[in-house]
Amino acid sequence: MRVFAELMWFFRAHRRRYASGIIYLIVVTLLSLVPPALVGMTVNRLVHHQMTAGALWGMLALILAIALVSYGLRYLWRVRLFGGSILLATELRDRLYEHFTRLSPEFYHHHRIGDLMAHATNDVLAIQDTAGEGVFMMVDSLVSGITLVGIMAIWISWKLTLISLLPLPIMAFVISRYGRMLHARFMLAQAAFSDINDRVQEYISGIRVVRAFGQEAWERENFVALSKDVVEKNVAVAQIDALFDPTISVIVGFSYFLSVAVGALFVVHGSMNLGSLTTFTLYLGMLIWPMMAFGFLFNVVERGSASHDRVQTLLAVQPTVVERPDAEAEVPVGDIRFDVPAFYYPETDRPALTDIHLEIPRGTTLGIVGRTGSGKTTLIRLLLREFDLSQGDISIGGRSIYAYRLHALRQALAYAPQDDFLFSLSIRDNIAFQDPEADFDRVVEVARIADVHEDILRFPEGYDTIVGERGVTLSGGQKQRVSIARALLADAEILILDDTLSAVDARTEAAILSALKENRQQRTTLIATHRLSAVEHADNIIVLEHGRIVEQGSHEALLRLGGRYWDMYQRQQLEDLVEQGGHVG
Ligand SMILES: Nc1ncnc2c1ncn2[C@@H]1O[C@H](COP(=O)(O)OP(=O)(O)OP(=O)(O)O)[C@@H](O)[C@H]1O
Repeated sequence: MRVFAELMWFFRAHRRRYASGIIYLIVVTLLSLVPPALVGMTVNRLVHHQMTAGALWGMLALILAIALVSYGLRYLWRVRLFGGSILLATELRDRLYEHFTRLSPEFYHHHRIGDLMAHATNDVLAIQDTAGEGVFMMVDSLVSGITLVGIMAIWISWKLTLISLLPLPIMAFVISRYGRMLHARFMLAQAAFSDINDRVQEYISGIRVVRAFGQEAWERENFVALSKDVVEKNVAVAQIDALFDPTISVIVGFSYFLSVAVGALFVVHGSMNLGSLTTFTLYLGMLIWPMMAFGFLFNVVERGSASHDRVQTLLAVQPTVVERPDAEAEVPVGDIRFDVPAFYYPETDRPALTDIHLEIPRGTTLGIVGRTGSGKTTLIRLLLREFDLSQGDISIGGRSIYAYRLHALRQALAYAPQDDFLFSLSIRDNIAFQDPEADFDRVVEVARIADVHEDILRFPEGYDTIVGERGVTLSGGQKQRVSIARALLADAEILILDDTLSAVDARTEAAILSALKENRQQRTTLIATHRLSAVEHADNIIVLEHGRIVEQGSHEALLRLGGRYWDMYQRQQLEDLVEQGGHVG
């Protein structure tokens, strides 16, 4: 029942809803106790020949009135309590989603998407059940149970009541054992559901790779194995589930037997009249439900508490990138400065960057080149605050990036990453992602700069063509250019292109770069690339090797230096020549 205490924040926030729902439920429960008493009185009057037609009609009218009132109140408590549980599920889902948006990329390295989806669906539903069905069963079983036992003991016979309750401790013991077993098994079943969810998500995302490597059969086998595991773990839950009903029935039946047998003896010996025994057995019949409900309650609560534990564990994960309490809301502007003695990714012992001391004056273009794995993306990720430094600082306009609110910092930055993601929306909405209200003319303008306008017009519905999973598939180069257009729409102080031109041909690359130069005067641009042609016109170029700046200068200066940059340049010239069918030597 700990889970109820843990959900108290929600019950408190919605106390009026829950208080009224519980009051209606209590009134219904109490009203349901009246008809058996009336039936008992009728039996006694019949036995003593005191029953009149008027009294009988009166009795029937009273029972009808109780039924009508109960009908209305039953509807009301359901709306209140079950409606409340839906609100809780919505709130938990929102919290999870909000939390997911704040967590660092590192978190997503360690958690699988399918698992996170399972938390937001199955676990939230189990908690919803606890706040709806669970609260109902607890209130109903406690109120009707205690009142029934009270009435039976005080008004009818405390001896008979005690006898009928003799089997109850056995039930309490058995049910709490089942509850513990259920908790453990339900945890395993939910984990298996997470696994299969994850597999399906990954399989569908990677379907092209799976097919290309002819691994469909292997994948299917894998899936069947996981599916079997889910079935087995859920059957294990169902086995315990299935024990609840029969156990309760046997114990309740035993209690029935005891009270009818002993009650009949009382009647024979004259210590109880027949009407009272009738009422008693009717009440006892009514006591079956609270006893059962108590069993179900354990079942629902155990699932809810297992799921609540899983969701809480997730919500307790702290984002590694946090905002300072005194952070500024103003959007940073100005020169960028890197002073990074060393940067280590979490859980690694080799620095990804070392001795990065770099000034990027406002309005200039910086080229970042280097072999794969040399640290180009890492440099950008530090500026974006995907990871925070433990030594050194990065500043914009003379003030540390850590002194700005995260939102403000990211407003200053427009980022087109290496492997960009397009949403299943129209091309227009994808480009206007940061500002859905943007003018169409502006969308077209940035698409022209990114040299993708003509391509878009060739699609069946132009800018309204849906892309992504449910629409047209764009080529790698088209995707990259749409993502550049998206980054440009923000018109941010700093534009970052991280190998975003790798899939476009040399002519298109040159067209985009020259349009960018014209469009982004007075604003800073960072271009990380493998292809030197993309940075030829940059004001400054840094060459990274194993996370260090090994050369720095303009294209011409670096060529004159005759070092790594010169090497890379020669190699690429050669490659281009071969690609164009030229002859070497
Ligand atoms: N999240 C991470 N955790 C640990 N190490 C990482 C992480 N991300 C990158 N690295 C390591 O940091 C180094 C630099 O990676 P980075 O992605 O910055 O290189 P890059 O120059 O951008 O490469 P590419 O040109 O292939 O994109 C690599 O050795 C990489 O394995």
